[in-house]
Amino acid sequence: MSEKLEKGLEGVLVAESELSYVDGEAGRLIYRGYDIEDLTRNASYEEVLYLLWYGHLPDQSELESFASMMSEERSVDDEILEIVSKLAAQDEKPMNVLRTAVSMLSAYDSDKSSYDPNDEEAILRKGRRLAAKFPTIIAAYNRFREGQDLIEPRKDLDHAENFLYLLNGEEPDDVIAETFDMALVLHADHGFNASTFSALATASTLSDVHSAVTSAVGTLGGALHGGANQDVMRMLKEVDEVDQDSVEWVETGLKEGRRIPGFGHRVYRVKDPRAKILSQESENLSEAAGDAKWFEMSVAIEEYMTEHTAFAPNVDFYSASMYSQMGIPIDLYTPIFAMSRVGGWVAHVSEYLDDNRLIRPRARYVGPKDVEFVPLEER
Ligand SMILES: CC(=O)SCCNC(=O)CCNC(=O)[C@H](O)C(C)(C)COP(=O)(O)OP(=O)(O)OC[C@H]1O[C@@H](n2cnc3c(N)ncnc32)[C@H](O)[C@@H]1OP(=O)(O)O
Ligand SMILES: O=C([O-])CC(=O)C(=O)O
Repeated sequence: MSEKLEKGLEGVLVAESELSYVDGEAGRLIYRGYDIEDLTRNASYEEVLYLLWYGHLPDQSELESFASMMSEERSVDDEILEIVSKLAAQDEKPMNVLRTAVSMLSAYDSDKSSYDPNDEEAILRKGRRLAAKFPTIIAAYNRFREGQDLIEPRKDLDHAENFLYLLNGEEPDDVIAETFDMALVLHADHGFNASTFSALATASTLSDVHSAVTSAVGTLGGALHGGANQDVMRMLKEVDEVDQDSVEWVETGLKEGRRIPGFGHRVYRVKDPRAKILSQESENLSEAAGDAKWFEMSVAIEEYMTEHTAFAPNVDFYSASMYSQMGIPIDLYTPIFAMSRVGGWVAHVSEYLDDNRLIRPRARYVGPKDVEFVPLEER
């Protein structure tokens, strides 16, 4: 047994995967051989889900049947929505509400009576239902807390359009819907990131898909992972509110030892390829709205960080100003990340179980070994 300690499992290879390749030196991301730039510009989120789950891009009829099955699964049982409403009334954070609702979905899943970790089709059926219902849960939470009536999901809208419709109560503008769909494509998978790894650790015990996805939602929410997109927007707002120059704010933050959200990455040594695309989309939306305040502040921060530190923007940096231009509430940014990444979680669970081995690393024990036991009455 090796005694070499790899804190945070940095660089440790634990499995083989055909799903996504993150080239940290070149700043490149590939899903099953396709460059993220090509997929973002040319494929819908539904096509990318199909690619990740079934191994190839769908033809027209495969896509139609897959998209139609997804849209049929959008409704969420009233008993779950009732809990979502109660949690919204308690001001529970949206990621926690999502985690609770995902866990509850297992009780209402039509495959619930049997769980066979080797039944790949059943895993993907459950995954499809989960992915279809994430937008309904997130939008319902927001409508409840805003005191608005719930809206039924629409089967004639695609995944991105349907979410924006459920959130805002009206059909989205085409440019916003297309940009949102691109964001879903960009966030769908990213190797063995922390939330995917926690889904796999759960699945590797032969626990079920809902448990794996519930673990993953809980993991994604943290500030060092998907939670950073909301921290980026909060940082921009804070700088604006105190009327400070964004570069000075960041300079002070770094001097005080703070981490700047949206910068740095365990794998990328250069700018995250997704940040490049998102920055372009954020700029386009800002120009169209005639309000580039958040985008310009973001660019100034990136320029400073690039010149003065080793940290480049990651996926969470420009998604913040982009979602803000779409009018999305800040604390929904991370649930939206989850709404996309559920595709990757399910794909990895399905792939990993094909050749499962329990995930169980070791800790180097540094405590004492020969302490003499003292009976309770003598302590
Ligand atoms: C979707 C995603 O998950 S993308 C990542 C989203 N998270 C963020 O944007 C939060 C900010 N970034 C970070 O905290 C980190 O860059 C991480 C966690 C993403 C990756 O970090 P790692 O590669 O594991 O590096 P680690 O956490 O060990 O940090 C190494 C050093 O760099 C510093 N550092 C890392 N990121 C940043 C940052 N954004 N701002 C300032 N300092 C940073 C750390 O403080 C640490 O300094 P120290 O050695 O003086 O203590
Ligand atoms: O890969 C990671 O460590 C984090 C990340 O960028 C992602 O999950 O998209």
